[in-house]
Amino acid sequence: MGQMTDQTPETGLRFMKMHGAGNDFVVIDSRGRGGAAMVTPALARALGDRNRGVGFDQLAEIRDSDQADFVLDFWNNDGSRAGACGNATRCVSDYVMAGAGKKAISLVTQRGGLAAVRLPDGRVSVNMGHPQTDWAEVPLAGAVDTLHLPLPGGPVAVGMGNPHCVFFVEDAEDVNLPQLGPRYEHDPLFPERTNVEFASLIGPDRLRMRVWERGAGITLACGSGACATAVAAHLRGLTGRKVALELDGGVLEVDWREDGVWMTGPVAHVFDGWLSPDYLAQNA
Ligand SMILES: N[C@@H](CCC[C@H](N)C(=O)O)C(=O)O
Repeated sequence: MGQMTDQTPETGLRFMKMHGAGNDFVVIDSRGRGGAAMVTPALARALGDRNRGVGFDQLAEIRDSDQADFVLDFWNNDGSRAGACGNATRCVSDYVMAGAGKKAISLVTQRGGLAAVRLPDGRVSVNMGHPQTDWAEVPLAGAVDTLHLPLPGGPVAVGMGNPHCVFFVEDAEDVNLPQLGPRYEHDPLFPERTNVEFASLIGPDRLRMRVWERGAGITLACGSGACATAVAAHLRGLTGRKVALELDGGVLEVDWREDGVWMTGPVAHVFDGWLSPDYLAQNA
């Protein structure tokens, strides 16, 4: 499908449902409105409800850009904003590339300019930029060693445009994610909360990773989390710079190159829907 035109809250909004390795998204294409956004925190929260809305891990809104092919904004299903979402970036890039007849594309997110390419096998790679390893950039509440945080298990803090707290454990399957995820998401060391990853080495340059996402809870995959975990594993001397990560929803490949952290994986456009003017007025 090409660009969705004439999108207004008064006439109703078309949306797409997509996923990347089971990390699922509602995508609203707001191009053609001079860069203006239509999504509000109330709409993101309402739509994110899997019973009364559509349901998603993240909502992504595409806007016009005068510096790149498009601007992309992210919302978690609790209504909070996110500075990065690797899997949604891959899915939306695939859609925009298809509409424009391109195999490579540029976009702008809260963290700055990014690039994405479609591979011959249909997977999409995105350059998520350089990792942030300084405590102030993650951000953390104080000047601590980001490679060994003063928390049980000594996790690693890495920013990928959003904060991540990566624990290396003997066996990620044994971790009580519903209990530990929210415990560390809200730890005072992370003034903006954090995404929480648990990873174990299962082969040479191969990790098993489970994730608790800030603002969304347990998800089947997290692209920026896979990048942060691969960076942390390399910095800890566990892996090289090129790593495969087995998540609940599939495998993501991460390659930490000179020009940034590239993340590759599958994309899927599942269905399109329409939000009625009444629903939009009730959840403005
Ligand atoms: N699923 C994402 C990350 C989404 C944002 C995150 N929950 C946050 O609040 O930072 C990904 O694929 O990167």
